[in-house]
Amino acid sequence: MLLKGKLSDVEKVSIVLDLLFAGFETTSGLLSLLVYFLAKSSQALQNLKDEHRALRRKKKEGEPLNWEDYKQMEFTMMVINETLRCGNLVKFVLREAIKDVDFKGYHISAGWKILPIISSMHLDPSLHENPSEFNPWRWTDPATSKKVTPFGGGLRMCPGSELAKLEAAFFLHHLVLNYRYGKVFKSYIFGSPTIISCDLELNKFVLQKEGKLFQSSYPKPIRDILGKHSLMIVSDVERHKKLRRIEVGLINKFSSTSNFLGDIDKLCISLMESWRGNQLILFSKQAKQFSFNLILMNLLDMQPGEPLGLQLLEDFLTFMKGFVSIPINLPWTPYAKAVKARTRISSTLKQILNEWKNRKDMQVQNGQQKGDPFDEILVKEDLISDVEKVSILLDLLLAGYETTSGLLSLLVYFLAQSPQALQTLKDEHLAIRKKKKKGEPLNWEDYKQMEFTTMVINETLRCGNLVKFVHREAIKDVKFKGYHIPAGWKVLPILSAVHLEPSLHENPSEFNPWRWTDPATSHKVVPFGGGSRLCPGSELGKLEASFFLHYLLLNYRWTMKEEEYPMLYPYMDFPKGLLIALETETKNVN
Ligand code: HEM
Repeated sequence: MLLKGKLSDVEKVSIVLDLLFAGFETTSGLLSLLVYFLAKSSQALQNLKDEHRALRRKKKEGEPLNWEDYKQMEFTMMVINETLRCGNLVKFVLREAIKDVDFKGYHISAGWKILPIISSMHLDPSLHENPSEFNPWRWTDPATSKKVTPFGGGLRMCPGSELAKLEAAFFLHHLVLNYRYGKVFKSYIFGSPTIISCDLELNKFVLQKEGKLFQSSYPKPIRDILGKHSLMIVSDVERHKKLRRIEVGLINKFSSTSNFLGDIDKLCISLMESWRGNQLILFSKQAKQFSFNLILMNLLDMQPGEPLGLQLLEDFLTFMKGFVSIPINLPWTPYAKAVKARTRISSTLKQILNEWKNRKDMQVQNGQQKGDPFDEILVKEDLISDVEKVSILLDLLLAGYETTSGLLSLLVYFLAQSPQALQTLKDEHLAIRKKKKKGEPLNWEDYKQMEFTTMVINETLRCGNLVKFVHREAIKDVKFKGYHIPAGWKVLPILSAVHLEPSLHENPSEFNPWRWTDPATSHKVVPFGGGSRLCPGSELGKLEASFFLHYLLLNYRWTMKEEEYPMLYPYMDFPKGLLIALETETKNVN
């Protein structure tokens, strides 16, 4: 065609260059974007696979694709169109007005440049529902195609649009039939071959088969710092069972003492009091202090401010810093300081244990035995060594501290951005307070009435993902859902990926406590892990957060003073400390 045409040689070369230039970046970009979006959208990937498998079934072995096949790729077309809408390969085009133009009240003078921004139209919320969500199904509505112009329009509309789509469709056909990728994949991290699982069923399977097919397998630096007696580290089934029975018993015991709820209540009130007159607070630090004090009171039977408690806090903070540092054991490194701090914490906890023991001996001598919750550890002293007892206390301190404080920060963060959830929550707590006498502390009955509060906490755990993943190892060759996991391989069930999976949760990045009215939601969310290692502190953490919310809502309104996002270091935290402005709530009932 080029040879026969009446074009100059320069024009012919320019045409070839045009096609090369226009076709190269755009087609390769489109393929990359397809791989990128499909890797994150398992439902779309599955539909695509089904379409291409069905096509392939109708063909002979090795038979190439033809036009007929291409015309049947309806869902593929939707995926490609949605990729073009979300990916915005061409963000804008350049034009110039050749005459004065008046349109919709705008005046554009002749000679002025105009940049029609195609991408802003594609992501305009008034044109597309949840525009940043990759949702190929929106293309079942014929109106969508009228609001999307990835190939430009008019006389200059891209002449290669059909070709690019066809190439992408053929590429996808072979990609999805030949390769698996997406929710479960192999990798090499923490120095070991590892299976990363973002698949709900596989994650649940791994957690449920603890001790039979999988075992806990935390990286060496974490093992070293937690100590070999830590519940999270112990992999021997019988030892884990024994230690866990004692830890769960201890949590249950202190949760059932008469002053347990009263102590939490008092601590919440004193926190609210300490904020009087303050307009700005760095909430993340306050939450950590509060969560540590809760542990001191509940677990160690100490009052906040006691010298031993302050010493423990200082060592504990050093310990936590080293816990997330590079594991180099030289005297000045945070890691080495953490190892030393752990030794000091152990000896403080040992001292506390001895004090309890002496107190108990005295009580026995005086015939006034009280059935202390700590008997759980002391009485069973023949079952476990002193080192194990200290490790149990350290486990609870460590597991309860970052998680509870993180949960409180996340609650403050999400609620500051969700006025409707905040109002519903406030109504629930005002109703509870109205039924009580002035200053009357909260009790179990009140807690049981906090239905919307529980939904808010659950949604915060789903969106906030305090624990992103857990560490496991296959102890046997495992086959599950077509995946093969060789014995000895590490497995990381990624809890957070499941929580933010669009095929499981509608608009997963939206904070929506009402999704918990559907009982199915709780089966698709595992913030506390599962199986025989299911978090034994889950109920305690939720109760503490509920009490805290009660007093916060009745006493204050708050706004965030800086743009902030929760980040992982690897604990969840707010880089700027979650600065909030407080205003005293005037609608308080009593
Ligand atoms: C409030 C938010 C909390 C979250 C999101 C959370 C999350 C988790 C998760 C995901 C695990 C499983 C780890 C694994 O499978 O390897 C776990 C284990 C554990 N948690 Fe929690 N936790 C929370 C609060 C607490 C509290 C308040 C305590 C204690 C006072 C606690 C004590 C423990 C202990 C001792 C384990 C180890 C269990 C075992 O290995 O058998 N947690 N937690």
